[in-house]
Amino acid sequence: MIETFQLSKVYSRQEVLSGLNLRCEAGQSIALIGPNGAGKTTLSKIILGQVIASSGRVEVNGIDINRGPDYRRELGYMPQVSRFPVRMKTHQLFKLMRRLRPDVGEGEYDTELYEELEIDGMKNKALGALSGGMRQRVSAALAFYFNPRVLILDEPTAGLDPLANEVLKAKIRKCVREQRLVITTSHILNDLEEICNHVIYLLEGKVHFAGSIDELQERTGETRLNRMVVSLIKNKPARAQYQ
Ligand SMILES: Nc1ncnc2c1ncn2[C@@H]1O[C@H](COP(=O)(O)OP(=O)(O)OP(=O)(O)O)[C@@H](O)[C@H]1O
Repeated sequence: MIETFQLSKVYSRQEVLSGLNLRCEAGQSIALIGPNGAGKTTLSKIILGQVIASSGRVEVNGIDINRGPDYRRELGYMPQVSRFPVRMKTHQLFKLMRRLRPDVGEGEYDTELYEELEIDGMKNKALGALSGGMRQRVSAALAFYFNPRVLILDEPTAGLDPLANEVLKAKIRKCVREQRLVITTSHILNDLEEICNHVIYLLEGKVHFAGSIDELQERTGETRLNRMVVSLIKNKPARAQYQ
């Protein structure tokens, strides 16, 4: 569904991603993890078309993303930090987004998170007046609103209160049961453990491990994701599945 071929990114001589070969399939919920600066957000932004790769390519459903922006309709994105127009009211943002997506009919919106995260209760608030957690909730509801087949979530649970956190995780698990692809970046391994069945561990711009949680469990002999990751860091680089 998403495949990268020798994908590299250089920022002013610093190689941030180095020849990544990855394959992400429908039905996988992938924890994209690694230390600060490992290149996780850069990889997500290249897939989203927000950052241009220095070399290599990305295919979504077998089509090179450089062939046009249409593939982005398949993608829902929740950024690490949402930048909304500060004066716009919450309901106006959803109205604007609906206008920008005339390809999605009125009955096709996924309003589950909109309802469960109680966005209606803040519909008349200016986006600039929302608290950090409220902004995260709006961002989550928007990412799922147009029923995308692929979700790319960057630190989605950071700042959410416990109830909103559970609502979002339940929604992610449901999407995976529906055979969508979910890629989540987070440092909160306890949350990832509840929603993910695969792991991509990036280290210094390279794939240090890519495979299922079961494979990682087998390789490390650990049962908890945080222990598995510690074991990955401490031990010699494991041979990545896709390199
Ligand atoms: N626009 C940019 N210009 C120059 N360097 C950049 C730019 N964006 C990211 N970088 C650098 O690329 C490297 C990878 O950054 P990236 O944000 O992808 O890491 P990350 O794995 O998402 O980190 P974190 O866990 O801290 O969010 C870092 O060294 C960062 O400073």
